[in-house]
Amino acid sequence: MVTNIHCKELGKSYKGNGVVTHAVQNININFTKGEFSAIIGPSGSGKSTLLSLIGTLDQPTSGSILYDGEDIMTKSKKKVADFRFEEIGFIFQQFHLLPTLTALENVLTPLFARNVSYNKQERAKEVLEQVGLADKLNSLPSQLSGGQQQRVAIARAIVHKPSWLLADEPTGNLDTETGELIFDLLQQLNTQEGCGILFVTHDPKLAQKANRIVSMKDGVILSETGGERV
Ligand SMILES: Nc1ncnc2c1ncn2[C@@H]1O[C@H](COP(=O)(O)OP(=O)(O)OP(=O)(O)O)[C@@H](O)[C@H]1O
Repeated sequence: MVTNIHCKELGKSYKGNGVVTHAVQNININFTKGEFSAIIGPSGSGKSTLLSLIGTLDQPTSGSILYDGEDIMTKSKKKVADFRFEEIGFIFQQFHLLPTLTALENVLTPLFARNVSYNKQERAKEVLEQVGLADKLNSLPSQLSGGQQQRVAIARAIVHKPSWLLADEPTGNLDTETGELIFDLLQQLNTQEGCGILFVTHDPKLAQKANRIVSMKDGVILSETGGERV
């Protein structure tokens, strides 16, 4: 169980049509499990890129990320995939639910072809209950509201008991009130399950509710409140 994520001189550049974009540059920051961090900044400032790198979805072009001191990206693809399964859950602005599957089936998808010590069906029902959807197990995404769909996505993100939850603008498609309820649910997972949360948002009011605010601009960290800068 990874309790510390350390970004060390982390950089990611994209090359295309002779243009190089430095999406993130020389990022040095520590995240500790149990913290709820908000990441804010204007469009294009590198928030999603940072989250993809931390989530091992993408390779840095410079620097590294140490997970309890270990650079996972130097390992085999299978090791990286296993690491991601064990440690990380993702939530996105678009809920990315499979439209032909029920809520329960959507939540079960990360467990497909995985050997786990618990009963998959029971666990999926348990997390759907946890997000307040005990009565919607057999509903299709099209039969659910936006907030309910995001709850299914959250249940899917936590079904495999990750230590970290990476949320990329999870309230971006929701009205203010529903967004606040989703934020409260994430805060609950943070305090009750001890999940480390990295929460990208454009909403300053929600960011204020986090115990740490990381502010990005042009691929660098501009400022930070709370937490530990390295
Ligand atoms: N796959 C890619 N290929 C080329 N450039 C990319 C790619 N992904 C991101 N970028 C560029 O990297 C920079 C950072 O993008 P990123 O999506 O991380 O920003 P962001 O802060 O998450 O923005 P938003 O708030 O709009 O989601 C932008 O200039 C973007 O155009």
